Amino acid sequence: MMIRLTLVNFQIDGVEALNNVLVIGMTNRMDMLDEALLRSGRLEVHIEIGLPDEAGRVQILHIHTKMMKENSFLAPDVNLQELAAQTKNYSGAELEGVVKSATSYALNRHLDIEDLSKPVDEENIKVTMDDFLQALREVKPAFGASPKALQNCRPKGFVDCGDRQNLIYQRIMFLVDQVSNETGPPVTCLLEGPSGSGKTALAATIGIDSNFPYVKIVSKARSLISFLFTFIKMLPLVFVQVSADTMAGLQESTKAARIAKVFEDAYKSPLSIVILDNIERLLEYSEIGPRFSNMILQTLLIYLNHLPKEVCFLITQEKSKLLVLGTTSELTFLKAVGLRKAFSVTYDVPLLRTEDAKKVLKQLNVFSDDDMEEASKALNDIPIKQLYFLIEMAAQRDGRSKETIYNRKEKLNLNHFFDCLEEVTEN
Ligand SMILES: Nc1ncnc2c1ncn2[C@@H]1O[C@H](COP(=O)(O)OP(=O)(O)OP(=O)(O)O)[C@@H](O)[C@H]1O
Repeated sequence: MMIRLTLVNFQIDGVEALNNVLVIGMTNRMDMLDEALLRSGRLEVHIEIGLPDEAGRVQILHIHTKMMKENSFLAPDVNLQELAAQTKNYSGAELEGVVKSATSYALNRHLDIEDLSKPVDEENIKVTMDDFLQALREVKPAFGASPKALQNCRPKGFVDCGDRQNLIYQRIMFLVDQVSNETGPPVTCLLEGPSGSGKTALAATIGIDSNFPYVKIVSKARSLISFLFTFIKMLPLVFVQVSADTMAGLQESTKAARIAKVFEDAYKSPLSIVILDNIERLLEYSEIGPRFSNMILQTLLIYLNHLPKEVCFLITQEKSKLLVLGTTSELTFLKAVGLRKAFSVTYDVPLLRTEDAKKVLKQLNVFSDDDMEEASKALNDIPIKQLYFLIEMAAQRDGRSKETIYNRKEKLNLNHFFDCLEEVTEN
């Protein structure tokens, strides 16, 4: 590595200067290059090539469909402008992939599955808009949004948990608007509350309802490890969730580096949301000791408080808008280590009161009306997670699958529900 670098430097610097030679280097990982290679006199001009914007995507689609159009393979209903609008965060290569995939859909229509040797009627092959739409379902952008991942944070959908949670939701949506409409330092918001009160589900819902074109969730617990710390350069809008589950088993320094990378990438994008899920777990907090990772704490403090120089530049250039949503069940700890202050605003995600529980049970429709009244009277200050657990436990007692209950095909037996409640509260 050293020898190669020296050689490159030698070639660029040379014993004698070579005039009229332009050296262009390309890399996906600028962060891994030796600074010596990047200093003035060597590869000194740095240009970041981001993902194409909508106009760029139209041009790229035009290039890749030009031949098809000239040879009358492109159906008249194909609207490249509309396709460009639907392909946010697609790279040029991915757009090419979409065109190829659409072509194969069109070809498949003309193939005789029974007799593959039968010649294809090439003259009549037309790649239609429908083929492109199917291709979009197949070819996903590497930096693309993953609404599915967000949905996995609330697999049974999102239920209205009452006025207090609705108010928090509305206030965070105002922050989303603020981030989208105004430039400035990152907007940071902490969701605190008891475990299972629905903080992550709320953050995920914000992501879905914000209708961000780029949504990325990182969470091993939700089988999304594959999305781990993607590089998010120059995206129109980014949504990243950083959770302790995604980093289970990693070294402290690796975790810190990954958190830093997520922030650096997010800052480079014009609009992004980073979710720091379960901050105390990210910090490896343990009450015994107490212990936590100071390295990860310092990393978070740096990226929430003191922005690196290049980040400040991006913000002043109006190129970076970031919303950070943190979630924690350990506010006292966060206060003690000074992390709470790094967030501009903190909202307390409450437990379900009787009236909230009634609202949730009504939406889930798992009881008959009378039973629902009775059941909700017995519930107060309960985490929504526990309410779901009780419903599923009672369903099991009834000898029914939770699906039949959630699908509203059958109702829960109130007595079994009360038995389960008693057992759970006894513990
Ligand atoms: N409003 C909601 N609608 C539907 N499901 C919800 C809602 N809120 C929470 N849940 C469900 O309850 C469970 C716990 O929610 P969540 O993980 O968001 O809680 P949390 O407060 O982040 O918990 P922890 O602090 O332990 O991580 C999840 O399975 C989630 O799907």
